[in-house]
Amino acid sequence: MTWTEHAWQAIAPIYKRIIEMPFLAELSKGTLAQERFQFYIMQDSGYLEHFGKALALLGARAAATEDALAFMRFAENALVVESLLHESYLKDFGIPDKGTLEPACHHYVHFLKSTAALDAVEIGMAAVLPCFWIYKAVGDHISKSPQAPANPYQKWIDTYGGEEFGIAVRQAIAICDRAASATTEQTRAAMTKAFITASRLEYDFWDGAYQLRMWK
Ligand SMILES: Cc1ncc(CN)c(N)n1
Repeated sequence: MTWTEHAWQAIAPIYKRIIEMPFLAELSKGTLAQERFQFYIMQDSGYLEHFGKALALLGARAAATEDALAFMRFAENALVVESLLHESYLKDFGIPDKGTLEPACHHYVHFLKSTAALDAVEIGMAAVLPCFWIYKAVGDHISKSPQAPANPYQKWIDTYGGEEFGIAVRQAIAICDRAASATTEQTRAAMTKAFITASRLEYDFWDGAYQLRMWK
């Protein structure tokens, strides 16, 4: 079994809870309250900025040039392509600005940045993998569900269920598997732990948006 197969098995219960979340079930049907999507997009715009920087840092720390280039492309994609898409959502949904990072987003980006900066590079790569893989799995899951007519969230569904995103996801999976097979048992265990933590934080991010959770 590859490391990524093992890691996905480890998060199977978390992933099951993710696809059952009301945020995603309602987004899929197009019935999600606009206020909740607005909150999510504002937070996600802030998230992408930090996520992009964590990816760039991992690119700089990667040992193989090929992996460094892949992470730099991932960073550019998060900071330019995904961010532009979010800019368009901000406009479409009448959101004036990104606002501040609320607790779920704040926790997630700081986990990613500190792991990317301070832990072994393989662990940092494992920490960012759910950001790719879970979004792809969720996008595919929703794309295969019965399509709601004129779903206001269709653009979001198409982005993450799309083939272009799928290519990046497969690359990120392959890099992590290569890194895992070249490292020690101890680092592999830490990679799995980081992968699980990031998956929990993905859950929390959608939950925080559904609950409109803000600093007290
Ligand atoms: C919180 C979060 N995680 C992952 C992704 C997909 N890059 C995202 N846009 N937002």
